[in-house]
Amino acid sequence: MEIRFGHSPQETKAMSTEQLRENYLVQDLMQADKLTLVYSHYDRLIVGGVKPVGKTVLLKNEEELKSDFFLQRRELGVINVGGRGLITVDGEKYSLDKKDCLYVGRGAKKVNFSSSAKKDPAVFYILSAPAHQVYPTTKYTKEQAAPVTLGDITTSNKRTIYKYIHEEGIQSCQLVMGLTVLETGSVWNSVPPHTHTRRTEIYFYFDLPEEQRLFHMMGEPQQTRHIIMKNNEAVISPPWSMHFGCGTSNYGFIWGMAGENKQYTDMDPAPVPTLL
Ligand SMILES: O=C[C@H](O)[C@@H](O)CC(=O)C(=O)O
Ligand SMILES: [Zn+2]
Repeated sequence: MEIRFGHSPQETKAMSTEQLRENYLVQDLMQADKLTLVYSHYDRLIVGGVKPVGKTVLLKNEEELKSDFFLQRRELGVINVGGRGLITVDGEKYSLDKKDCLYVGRGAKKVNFSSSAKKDPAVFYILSAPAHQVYPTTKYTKEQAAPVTLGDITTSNKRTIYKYIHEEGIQSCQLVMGLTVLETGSVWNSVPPHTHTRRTEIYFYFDLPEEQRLFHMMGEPQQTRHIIMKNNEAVISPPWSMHFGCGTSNYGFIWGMAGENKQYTDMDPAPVPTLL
């Protein structure tokens, strides 16, 4: 498993394009029949992905965890952004259509991922955080995620937000997870921008056409940087960083967090006119 340590705002300020990408961008997440995991020391979030095509892929233990099995001291959230997939948790089977979410509680010993059809494989995005208590393994469809529409076409940010794992949804220790889909013609996400030093956040962009790119904004509000991203890539947003972006077309993205609280609304706004 790749390990990434944290960086301060001061260090980040001096980073080149290459250094920003090395430290914050997570590429090649969705490989065929191979689970990819990156351990970030920001809130000890593990971000990962797998596209099962011909095989069933096991969530195997990682030696860096020094545990008996992957979820011995952790919880896990999974959202499918591909064709219908199957997740088995200690013998219990869960079928996940596109945009369905499964929370797996601490203590689950055997978790594996497969696709219903080889020609339309599942694309599973995974996020895991340390956990101190067992909450039940729970599935939500996108309809159960209480979708809300926000933004406006006149500011190119009309979008629907689906919340799955949060204070009023699926219960967890510290993991919060959901996704946002932008309407045709809307390209800006998460405006007005914000920070929340109480939580780390990771964004994963999906349904971005091959020839299009996403300009992900990061940094402190008066020290902004950007990272140019492709479809199915993730980006780590340290607690001190803003996270918003603009695409050359519309797209969707999964947001996930861990830290002090699970309050979706706990954000410190960084109003657009104050940005530098
Ligand atoms: O802390 C919350 C997150 O940054 C996102 O949920 C924001 C988002 O999905 C949006 O405004 O579209
Ligand atoms: Zn946020």
